[in-house]
Amino acid sequence: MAEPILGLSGVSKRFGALVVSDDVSLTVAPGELHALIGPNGAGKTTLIHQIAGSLASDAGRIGFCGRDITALPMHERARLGLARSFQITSVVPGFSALENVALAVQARSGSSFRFFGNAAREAALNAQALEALETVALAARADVPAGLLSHGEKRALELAIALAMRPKLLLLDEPMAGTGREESLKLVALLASLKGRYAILLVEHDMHAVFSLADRISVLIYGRIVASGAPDAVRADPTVRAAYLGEEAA
Ligand SMILES: Nc1ncnc2c1ncn2[C@@H]1O[C@H](COP(=O)(O)OP(=O)(O)OP(=O)(O)O)[C@@H](O)[C@H]1O
Repeated sequence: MAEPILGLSGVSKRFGALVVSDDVSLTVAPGELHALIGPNGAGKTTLIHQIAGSLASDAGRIGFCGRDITALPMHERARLGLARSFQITSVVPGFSALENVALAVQARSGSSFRFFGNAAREAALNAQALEALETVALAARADVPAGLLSHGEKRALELAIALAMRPKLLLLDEPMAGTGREESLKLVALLASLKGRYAILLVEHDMHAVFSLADRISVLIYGRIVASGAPDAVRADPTVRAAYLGEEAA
């Protein structure tokens, strides 16, 4: 396998006596969509926090694009190309979809447009923002205030904001949460369209989405990875069937 984009080895986290991440090791390869599943309270969101850097780990090592990022703060990890979407992104409801993404492009570009005049700078920012909106099939809604978008469209907008950061790895924490059947199917199609172009670590409860999208699935139970592999292998794993998926889902 190619050198992984993300590599966790022996990563742990405890809250008091509660061990929430227990010696977790996993990798995400370039272009891979790796899903992390597990029952409520298994520690998935905590692990995403540890990877993004919003929560320090008690033990273990996190490598990203060949660097040891274990001790780096969140903003430095973001600058290196680690983008977290959902549950944190602040969309400004009164700004249009395009303006929201343009803000993210501006944050990423820093002063790189400083030699442009105001109008040219705005045009360049908007062009890149529109490209991100096109990627998530939201270009036709570019001028709509974000607050007026449907729930699924807001999720797509959050994804466009993350993509505008030109990430090397996308951390997606329950993108389907709260979406209806039709919207979640659209989001699955959208994530499928990003497959191979971005490395993605996806935490998701929607098993239809997970099993149709993932190249590999890791199963977390009580903070430990109990199975990891291709969807068919994970589906057939007796530990996973007994402890998590149940006969019906399996
Ligand atoms: N800051 C904290 N302090 C103490 N305990 C915490 C803290 N954050 C999470 N926990 C506990 O850690 C465990 C794992 O929580 P976490 O939210 O990571 O699980 P999860 O797998 O993401 O769950 P869900 O699927 O329901 O979102 C839970 O028992 C939770 O109560």
